[in-house]
Amino acid sequence: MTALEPFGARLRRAMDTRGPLCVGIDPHASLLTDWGLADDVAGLERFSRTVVAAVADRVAVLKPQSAFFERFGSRGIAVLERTVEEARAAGALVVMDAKRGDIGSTMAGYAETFLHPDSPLFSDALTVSPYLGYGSLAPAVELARRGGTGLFVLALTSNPEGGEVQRAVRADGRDVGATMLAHLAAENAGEEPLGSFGAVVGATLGDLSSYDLAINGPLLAPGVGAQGATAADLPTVFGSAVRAVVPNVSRGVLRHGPDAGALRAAADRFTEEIRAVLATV
Ligand SMILES: O=C(O)c1cc(=O)[nH]c(=O)n1[C@@H]1O[C@H](COP(=O)(O)O)[C@@H](O)[C@H]1O
Repeated sequence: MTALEPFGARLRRAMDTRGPLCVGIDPHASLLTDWGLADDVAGLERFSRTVVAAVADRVAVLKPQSAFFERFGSRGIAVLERTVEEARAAGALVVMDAKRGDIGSTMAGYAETFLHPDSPLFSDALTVSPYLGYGSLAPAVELARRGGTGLFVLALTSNPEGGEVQRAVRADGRDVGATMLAHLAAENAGEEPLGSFGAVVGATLGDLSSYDLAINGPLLAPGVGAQGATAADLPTVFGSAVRAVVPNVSRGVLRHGPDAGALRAAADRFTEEIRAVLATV
């Protein structure tokens, strides 16, 4: 298997040159309608291609939301395959948002699907759920290390319901989210300039100073835009870890389509806002 340069190094470089924004490709049925497209496979393909053509040459990361492609069955998956390929060819890193997680032996299958270079869905990184136990992710960690890809592990999610699991306090006094962060810090120990094993930490969560976010890996931060967080919130939420943050905006950019220029301008505005905030910390 040919290994790429480690994902963390590729991501750090992309963040430094393009800015850290991740644009989510979330083809909600309502957005297809707003764009004047049919809620079918042709609409899905037009939507995804438009987003890729508009922003893949300027943002660090594109994050297709697999759910909205899976909705159309095998033909939707075929569109997802082309979307990933075109986004990577245009120079963006692709984080596949499929939030997979299963017992270890099945997890190996998911890892092969998204992180093996011979797979048609090969992506630079994958979102994964550790709620069958962090150790169940081992096959994905191992394949990512071998191939130079990465993972984003759900630690403290942006949705209000996440707390009932992630803030549950364990017998050792640490909560579950903090435990996931500690696993990731161990995974990334000694990696330079940045490890490849990131955490998902919502930008909507307010002050997180009680958590040790210094995992030496990227922090994917959904919640900016439609879920109410702004670029200005990032230093409050992430403190000194803010330089490792990859803020995700999906609907906040996508609602400006279908005009490619308007999509591009929206992404550029978020990038500028984030850069301006980073310049003050
Ligand atoms: O893993 C994610 O990307 C994710 C984690 C999380 O905690 N919250 C969250 O919103 N997301 C995803 O990020 C995207 C947010 O979309 P917008 O709210 O439209 O910007 C969706 O694709 C969500 O599934």
